[in-house]
Order: sequence, then structure tokens, then C-alpha cells
Amino acid sequence: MALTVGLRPLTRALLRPWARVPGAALGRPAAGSGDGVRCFGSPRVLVEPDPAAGVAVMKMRNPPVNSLSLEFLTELLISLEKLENDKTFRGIIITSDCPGIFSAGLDLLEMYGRDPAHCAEYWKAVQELWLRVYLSNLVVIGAINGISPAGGCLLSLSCDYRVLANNPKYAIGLNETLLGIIAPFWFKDVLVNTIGHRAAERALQLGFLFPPSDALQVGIVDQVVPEDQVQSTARSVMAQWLAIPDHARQLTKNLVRKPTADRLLQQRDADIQNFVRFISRDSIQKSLHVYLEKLKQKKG
Ligand SMILES: CCCCCCCC/C=C\C/C=C/C(=O)SCCNC(=O)CCNC(=O)[C@H](O)C(C)(C)COP(=O)(O)OP(=O)(O)OC[C@H]1O[C@@H](n2cnc3c(N)ncnc32)[C@H](O)[C@@H]1OP(=O)(O)O
Repeated sequence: MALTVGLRPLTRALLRPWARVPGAALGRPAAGSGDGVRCFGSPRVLVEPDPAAGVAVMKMRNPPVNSLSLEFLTELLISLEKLENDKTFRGIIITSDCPGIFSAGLDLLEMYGRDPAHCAEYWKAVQELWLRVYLSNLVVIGAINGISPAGGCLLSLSCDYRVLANNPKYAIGLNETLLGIIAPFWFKDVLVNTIGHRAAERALQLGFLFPPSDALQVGIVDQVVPEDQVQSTARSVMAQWLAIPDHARQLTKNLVRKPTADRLLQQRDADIQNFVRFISRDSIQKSLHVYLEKLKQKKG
């Protein structure tokens, strides 16, 4: 898949992809790997490779809430691209290093009070991440160990399989309407593909955030397991998926997902322009302001 990252050279130059992970992670052998196999990554993305299994665990750590800022998106993209191009890996598990939070979704501060050029650059990166995960040739399993609203839910939905930790706080869904904004058509498409038209229609309009039992029932996740079993379950699911020959699985995945991805690919620039127009409206900026204030007040 030829995707351009399309981010400002400055943004990319600021990052140090593939730097050794600082602090505690530095030089720590990856879990389940033999001696000499090291964690690697970038400041906000920790990659724990298990070359023997052909699997890498990608841990998001953009505290406090793994909001998908431009820099974080860029690091995720670079990590994914690197893993995708390394023949060692056939599967990745995406999970969070921030306790209780998988991802709080798109970073509202990238959309609030920003100029159109910034919003356009940001949206391009959001599109890019979705396309990269959704169309990945790798098996992508979500080990969802925290709440995942909106963009966090999209990231989960783009995986091939979702394992959610059974904690009532770990709700998942496209809650955009609660913020006074709307889910873009491609977020909507992925939800419809996953839970069906009628359930998606209700969930999107009402901005449902499904707690684990409801999430399983509606099918937005594939499995709910005790919190301490999320990673091990993701590993055993991965083994099942890796038992299928790659070429057959990849062609099948492409067959199923390409029409959905094509809808965006055919109108990426228009989608960016629509986003910028929408998000720049005074009424939408006001809604974002109110929502951000609510988040602040919640703290007391
Ligand atoms: C014509 C058609 C055109 C189409 C146009 C389509 C437009 C569509 C546009 C956008 C789609 C949007 C997608 C999104 O993903 S929007 C984000 C949705 N996310 C949420 O609603 C979650 C908000 N956050 C929370 O509910 C909570 O923070 C929490 C449950 C995740 C964690 O709670 P808690 O542990 O109590 O932490 P705090 O609430 O105290 O948060 C800590 C800190 O982080 C800030 N923060 C939280 N979430 C975000 C975020 N998404 N972006 C930026 N910042 C966030 C929060 O404000 C606190 O900050 P601090 O006060 O400075 O410490």
C-alpha cells in the first residue's frame, strides 16, 4: 500500500523515530523474546518485538490520556510503517501504556483555536493513521485496556479483532455528538460495517459509549475478558490468526475492506476541506470550548 505520510518536514524532523526508549524501557528485553531482543520505539510509542512469534506489541504512551495529537499520530505512523516493512513481523497488538485509558480519541487541542492550515495538516494525519491501520497487511489485534471514545474507538474498530478488558469504566463508542460535532463518514462506515446499520444509527446519533457487556452484545468488540487477561488473550487470538497463510488472509482482508477505504481515498482532499470548514465554524468552536471547559471542571 503506497501511502504518503504527508506531514510537514519540520514535524517529522522533530521526531526521533526508532530511538531507543528512554528510562526504564531502555535495553529491557521484550517479553517473550530471547536475549538480545530489545524494546524500541519513539517517545510516545513503545514497541516490544517478539521476532520468534513474528509479533510486535505496540504500546501507546502519550499521557495522560493518549489523545491523538499530531506528534503522537506521526510517531504511530512511523512505527506502523516500520513494522509493516519488516518481514520479521506478521502481526501487531495495539494496546495502551496509560492506566485506564486506551485512547481519549483525537486531540481536541489540535482542532480548537487552530488555523485552517494546521487543521488540514492534522486531518491528513488522522486519515493517514486510519488508512494505515485499516488496510494493514499485518494482523492487527486491539488489546483494549481502557476507555476508548471517538478516535480511540476508530482505532479499535480498525483492528482485525478487539479484546476489551472487563471494567465498567472502559466504555467504547463514537460519542462525537456529545461534543456537538459529528463522526466523519468514514468513522461511520467502519461502525456500520462492524455493528450493522440500525445499531450504528442509534449509537452515532446518541453518542453511545458502550460499557463492556453492552459492547460485546452489540458486537463493537469481539471478546471481553478480565483485565489481567487482556494481553494473554490477544496473544492467543493472534496465534489463531497467524495460523492462516498470510497471502490468503491479506487478500481476503483487502477484498472486505478496500471498498470502505476507497470511499475516503477517492475524496481525501475534499474530506480535508470539509473538515476544515466544519471545525472552523464559530458554533463548532464554541461547542469544543464548552466541552473542554467541562473536562476541566470535572477535575473540580
Ligand atoms: C460537513 C461534514 C464535515 C465532517 C466533519 C467531521 C468533523 C469531525 C471532527 C472530529 C471527530 C472527533 C473525534 C474525536 O476523537 S474527539 C475526542 C473525543 N474524546 C472524548 O470525548 C474524551 C474526552 N476525555 C474524557 O472524557 C476524559 O478525559 C477521559 C475519560 C478520557 C479520562 O478522564 P480522566 O482520567 O479523569 O482525565 P481528565 O479528564 O482529567 O483528562 C486529563 C487531561 O487530558 C485532557 N484531555 C482529555 N481528553 C482529551 C482529548 N480528547 N483531547 C485533548 N485533551 C484531552 C483533559 O482536558 C485534561 O487536561 P488538563 O485539564 O489540562 O490536565
